[in-house]
Amino acid sequence: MVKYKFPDDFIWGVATSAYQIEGAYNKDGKGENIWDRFTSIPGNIYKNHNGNVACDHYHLYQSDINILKELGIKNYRFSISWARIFPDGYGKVNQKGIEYYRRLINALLDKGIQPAITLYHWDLPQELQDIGGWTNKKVVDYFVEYAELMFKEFGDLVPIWITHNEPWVVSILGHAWGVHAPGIKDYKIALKVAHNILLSHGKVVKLYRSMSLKGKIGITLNLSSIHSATDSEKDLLAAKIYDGFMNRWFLDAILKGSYPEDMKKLYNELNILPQFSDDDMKIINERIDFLGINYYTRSVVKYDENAYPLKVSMLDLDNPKTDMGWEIYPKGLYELLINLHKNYDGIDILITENGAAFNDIVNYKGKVVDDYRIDYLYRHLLEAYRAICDGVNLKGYYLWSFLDNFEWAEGYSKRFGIVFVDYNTQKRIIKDSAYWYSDVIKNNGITE
Ligand SMILES: OC[C@@H]1[C@@H](O)[C@H](O)[C@@H](O)c2[nH]c(CCc3ccccc3)c[n+]21
Repeated sequence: MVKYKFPDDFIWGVATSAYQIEGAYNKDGKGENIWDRFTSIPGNIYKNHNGNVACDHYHLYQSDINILKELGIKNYRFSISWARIFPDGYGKVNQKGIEYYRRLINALLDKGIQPAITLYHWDLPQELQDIGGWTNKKVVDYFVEYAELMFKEFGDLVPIWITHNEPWVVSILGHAWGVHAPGIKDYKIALKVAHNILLSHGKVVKLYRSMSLKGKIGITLNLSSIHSATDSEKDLLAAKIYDGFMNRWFLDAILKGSYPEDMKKLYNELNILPQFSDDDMKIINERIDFLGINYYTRSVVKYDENAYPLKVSMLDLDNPKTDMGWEIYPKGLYELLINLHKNYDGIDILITENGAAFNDIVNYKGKVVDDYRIDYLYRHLLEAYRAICDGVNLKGYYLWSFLDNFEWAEGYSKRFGIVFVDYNTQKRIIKDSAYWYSDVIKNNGITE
């Protein structure tokens, strides 16, 4: 008996990204990208792991799609590697790159699986980084050129398009904290990068509209429910600032056409506010069909005099955590969904990522009994269900991730997949969580 039944047309899917699973980093004309470069520099990545081979999905995509079919998964979110299409980032087109993605898309459609394509999941062509990357307005135009070719090639086959994956992570982890490619540590640069990424998003949405394509287009943001450590005035302000820093800066620009006043004032005082025009904000505010959200955990923050630049630091609570050290806090997903529904006019939402890394082992029977992951997924789906019951226009859920894969700075040490990957043999082992998720999809809901 299905206890928590989801709406009839609810989208159940899984998600991956190009650099994390494809491998073939220098095959068939692909150009170098900033993660090829970043991972080649010793010290950047756990045990200097890289995506040169990853899950070799570039060659194994057909057997991987057969697993999706076997599990009854009908929606698959993946990203296109820009440098496979434009090895230099613009100009010369690599036909072999286009042919790969056409084979991949047709193989999915042949199995009745709907593709959802992310145009940018962090892997900027290195040639573009060499001219300043996202700090350079020319890169904004090159992104539009890349998107236009993808819409021309695949626009009639692909029903869901996501311009960018997590501009906050690209901006902050890549350009303020320096722990992601290209490894820059400058808040002023980071906020300029965020602005240009948002500009490129708006221009691509406008382009998509002009091509009278039949699908839906949106953007994916990593969002978190922000809680203050105490009810003190300082901690409450710290929570408001961190909410502005991670969530409202992007949500307000995209959905309201202006950056939040409190954060503009703060960034101006800190001399890190980027330059922008009213025209820029109109472009960024181009109407989207859905908001993609990646939810993993909440953030509990406090005022911290010594924390540059926001005077906010995160608490490390002694609560259950995943292998990433992220607190397991399902209620944060409900809170986030309700807040988005209330504050952003009930916009349609897709959960484009939710999942957990745990230290999976293959047992003596060759199985992966990942009850922790099933528990994490169950609890978060229950909160998603509650949000739908309370009126949130939640249209779908893409589980992160289909396969264990290259987890950025953590390399292959963190396993998010519902399918285990033995990187020595490239063997796939379907984890118990995949069979559990297969049942959820079959029942369109949760049974217990
Ligand atoms: O860390 C798990 C996944 C990544 O593998 C995806 O590529 C990325 O879209 C994604 N975003 C988040 C939440 C934001 C975040 C990203 C990286 C590091 C810390 C937090 C978690 N994840």
